Amino acid sequence: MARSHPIERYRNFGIMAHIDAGKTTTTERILFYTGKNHKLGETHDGSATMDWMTQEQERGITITSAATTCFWRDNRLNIIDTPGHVDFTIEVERSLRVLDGAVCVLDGNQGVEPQTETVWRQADKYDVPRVVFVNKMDKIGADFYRCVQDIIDRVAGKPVCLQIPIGAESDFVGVIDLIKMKAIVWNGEALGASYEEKDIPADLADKAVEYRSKLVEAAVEMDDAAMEAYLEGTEPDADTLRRLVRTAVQRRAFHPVLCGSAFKNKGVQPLLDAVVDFLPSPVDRGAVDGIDFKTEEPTTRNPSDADPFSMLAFKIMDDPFVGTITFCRIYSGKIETGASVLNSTRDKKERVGRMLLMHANNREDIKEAYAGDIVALAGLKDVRTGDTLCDPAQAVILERMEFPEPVITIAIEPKSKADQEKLGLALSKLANEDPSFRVSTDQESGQTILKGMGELHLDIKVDILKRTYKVDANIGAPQVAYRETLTKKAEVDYTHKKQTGGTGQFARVKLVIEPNETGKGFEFESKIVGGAVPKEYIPGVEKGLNSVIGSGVLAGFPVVDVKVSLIDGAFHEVDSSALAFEIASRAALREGLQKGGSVLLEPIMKVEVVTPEDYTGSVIGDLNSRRGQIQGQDMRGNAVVINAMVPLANMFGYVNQLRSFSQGRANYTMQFDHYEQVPSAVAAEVQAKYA
Ligand SMILES: Nc1nc2c(ncn2[C@@H]2O[C@H](COP(=O)(O)OP(=O)(O)OP(=O)(O)O)[C@@H](O)[C@H]2O)c(=O)[nH]1
Repeated sequence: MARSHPIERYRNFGIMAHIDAGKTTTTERILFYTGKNHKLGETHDGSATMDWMTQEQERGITITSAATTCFWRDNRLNIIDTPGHVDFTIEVERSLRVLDGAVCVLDGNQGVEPQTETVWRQADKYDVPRVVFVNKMDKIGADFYRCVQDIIDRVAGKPVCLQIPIGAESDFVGVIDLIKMKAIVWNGEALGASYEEKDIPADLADKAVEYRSKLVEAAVEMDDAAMEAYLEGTEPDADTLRRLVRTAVQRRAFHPVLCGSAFKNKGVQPLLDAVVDFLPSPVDRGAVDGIDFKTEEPTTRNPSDADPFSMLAFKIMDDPFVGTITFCRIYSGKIETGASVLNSTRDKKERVGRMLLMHANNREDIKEAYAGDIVALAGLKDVRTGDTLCDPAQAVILERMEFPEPVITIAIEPKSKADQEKLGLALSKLANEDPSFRVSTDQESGQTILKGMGELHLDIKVDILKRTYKVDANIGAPQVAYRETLTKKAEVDYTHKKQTGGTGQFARVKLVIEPNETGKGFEFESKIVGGAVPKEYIPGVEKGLNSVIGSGVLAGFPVVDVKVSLIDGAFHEVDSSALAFEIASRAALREGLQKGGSVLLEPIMKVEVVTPEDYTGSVIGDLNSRRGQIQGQDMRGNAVVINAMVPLANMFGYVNQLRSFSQGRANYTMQFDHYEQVPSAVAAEVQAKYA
């Protein structure tokens, strides 16, 4: 079987918005209008679709799929859900990575809100081509032109209007299409209302001409021939104009602006036209970079069925019908059910069992899929977010996986046995979805410890545990994942002896303990020759050492980058045992760590603050007071970007403080950079707190 649409007719896009701007409503309307225009092999008339929408609305759930496939003007659209939380988790980056373009929804009344700034700047950072939809034009106080000006003032965007509104608030009836120079007026506000093309109302004629010329002048910049013709007095025709706007979007030269009211069913069809006309196809976005699995050399995959098969897993979800499903974007080649593929990230074979295409109100089992497709796979064995699946014969890794160290921990204690069980299941799912999130058990207290990349990261996980998995639990305060290490070499000769009455215990070990290369962790070597410590006792030695490595001598934090050599020892024919050697080694290493000048290490975060210029001084002053070191300062658009290295211990509660002194307009991201020795004054405090 062949593909249903050429890849040039694919649009993989996301809808980005701040909370409450109308992302959900806009998505629902898009699915309604696209569903209405396309029969998916089964017939459902308008009313059936409407029923489905009412039901969904009553239940209060809407679009739950990570990617939904729909069709418009014989184009295949995949709407990729972009996470509501704009934070620094891996999932956000992955979902931005798999989309080729975005619709940025603004609230026509609120304009560019602080949260929109965040969303916008993130799209800038990932170079996402986008169009803007000014929603809620029916709302009291809606002001299209102020929103357009906001894009310039607040995020230094380059808005170019493709439409202007006809009427505002309750009188909002439609838009003027500045490419066609026609009025588009909807017949009422019911779901599915049709629209008519009319002449531009007389009172808006001048305004339409004014904005049309702004559009044309911006567009002809994209093409020398068009510019020349324009200078000679020939305006581009509608098709040329669309082509020029398309180029502008792909080059991020400007941001086309449309408007409407998703809620009142106005403006949705032209928005869909804009997605098709202006957002890039996979071909426009070009080849993806990867690493050849065998040679480890950089390579690429073209968005073509002819290239070797490759796809990236970007979201893992629980599905009530088929269990765990993995959403993947196919970058190159094609795949059939039953095929064997390689998970090149983990070097594991997988079989493609069931493949699904998620539509708005049904799911379709499919047998094959092609470059550009977004598919949901059921029944994979061990695939995690960010893994590459590919043709085993021509294997590629699409993304180098480098996970930042989890630098923050919290203890979680389920309230009942039932909660304990729910927690176990939920945690294994969350860890699969997000490889930067880890779970462990504290050896001493038996508590479950969650580890993540930052406070917000763990906050979100706890929220999911409580809301989605209904786990009732006590949550500890977040703690910094300190470490301990050694500063100099030490030698210890330790004898463990208990030989009074009954079976005795005897073991003597001589250890050399020295700093290891940074990042090498803990290494143990037995240099015993001639049986001073018999072989069968060596595992006992290792066990003893490991228990100390897990919980150091200063404040009980893991010990890193230490090398221990067993150079000599002694045993007793009757009284020695693995246990005796374990006890001796534990005591010996503890002594050695003291002698070797153990120090505390703390995670240092690379912090990027993006702020309007007015707050630069406050941001820098505050970072300094947090033991931060400012690395540099730059402009991005009209915002100032400040880079700093700050100890994680001093970043707690930062988000609130930053919001409060910037009226919510500054935001930040941070990620782990390295571990550094804690200054001695601070170390004393930490020890007092934890030891
Ligand atoms: N007046 C008006 N209200 C709208 C419009 N679109 C959405 N709303 C309302 O605005 C509120 C938020 O809309 P949603 O679609 O849930 O917004 P969202 O961006 O998905 O919100 P979150 O899911 O919280 O991020 C709802 O009460 C909608 O009914 C619109 O075009 N006009």
